[in-house]
Amino acid sequence: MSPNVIVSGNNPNRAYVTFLAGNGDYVKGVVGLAKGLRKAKSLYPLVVAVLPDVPCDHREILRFQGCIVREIESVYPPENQTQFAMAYYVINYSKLRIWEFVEYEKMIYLDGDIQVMDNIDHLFELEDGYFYAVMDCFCEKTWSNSPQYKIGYCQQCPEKTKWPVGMGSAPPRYFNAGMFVYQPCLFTYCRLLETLKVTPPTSFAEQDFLNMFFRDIYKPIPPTYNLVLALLWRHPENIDLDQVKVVHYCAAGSKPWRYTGKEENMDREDIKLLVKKWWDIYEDESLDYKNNNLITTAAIDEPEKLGSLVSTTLSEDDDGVVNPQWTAPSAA
Ligand SMILES: O=c1ccn([C@@H]2O[C@H](COP(=O)(O)OP(=O)(O)O)[C@@H](O)[C@H]2O)c(=O)[nH]1
Ligand SMILES: OC[C@H]1O[C@H](O[C@@H]2[C@@H](O)[C@H](O)[C@@H](O)[C@H](O)[C@@H]2O)[C@H](O)[C@@H](O)[C@H]1O
Ligand SMILES: [Mn+2]
Repeated sequence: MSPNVIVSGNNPNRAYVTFLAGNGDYVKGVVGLAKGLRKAKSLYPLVVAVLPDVPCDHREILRFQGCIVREIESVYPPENQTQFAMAYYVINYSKLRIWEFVEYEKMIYLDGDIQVMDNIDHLFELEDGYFYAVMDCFCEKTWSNSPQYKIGYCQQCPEKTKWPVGMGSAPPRYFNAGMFVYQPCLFTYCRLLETLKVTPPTSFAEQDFLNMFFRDIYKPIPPTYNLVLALLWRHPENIDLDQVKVVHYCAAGSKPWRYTGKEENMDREDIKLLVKKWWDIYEDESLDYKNNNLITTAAIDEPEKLGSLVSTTLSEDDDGVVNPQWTAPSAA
């Protein structure tokens, strides 16, 4: 496919969105994310979809960090069937509410345990009509009940252990639902909720559901846009840490605000460095909203002065992975 070059500036109809539930420490993750987006000079705000159980003081902390707080109602999978989903994941079905944020044309969803290390605004330029996300890895114990894990097959290295002929065709590509580019839409939102009513929950809850629902319009993007940490030890050949733009602290024991270093793989130098990077951003007071809102206002008034014009080249490789390249504006 020939590359397609797009130049864009500020657009008020776009935003990042994350999800927050409960009164625990995930609010720290969201604060870290808000500051990381600011450090990366993202032009778009961070909307936080909060469940009713998020306390007022946590909402205040988020507003203080420049986030747009939006309350959403919980979504539960059909009754009597929740025993099939890991209880921990059930709350994640509420993520589906973000399809109702139709004042935005396009959004990038990021889990609260994600950090951006680099600007990813160019992902908003991806062609409309598709669902973009990074392929997951099936090699961790969390996947031990899946046929993939049992035969040692992973879509990250489909040539290493091939899908056995006797087992039919290989399963469709499966994304990690901690990061995705999507378009809010009330029609899709209603279809999502209607379909959920007749869909028995499975182990990865809303992630399985979204994979099933968007199967036909899913387009993979490179793992630099959602480094699921296990890729570092499961598929190091697929990762160039210097190129990574988005880190997802989703391996057991890796949440930076709970990090002890004691769990499996958590004593690795690359993990220690990534956890330190998260903390450096979280603790950097110069990234607090109050120290930055002048810049934000200027960016809205005169985006070109801040070099906010991005030029994005979109191309698709032979495996159908879309690889957007961001080019910094020229000094001229
Ligand atoms: O108690 C919780 C659990 C989860 N989450 C939100 O749900 C997302 C998905 O959960 P998590 O990231 O822990 O799952 P993992 O990616 O580790 O599987 C988090 O990033 C948060 O945005 C939350 O706010 N509070
Ligand atoms: O509700 C399901 C969750 O599933 C996801 O994580 C999984 C996963 O993708 C596996 O591959 C890993 O092995 C596992 O540890 C990890 O928790 C998303 O990160 C999260 O946002 C959420 O959707
Ligand atoms: Mn996560």
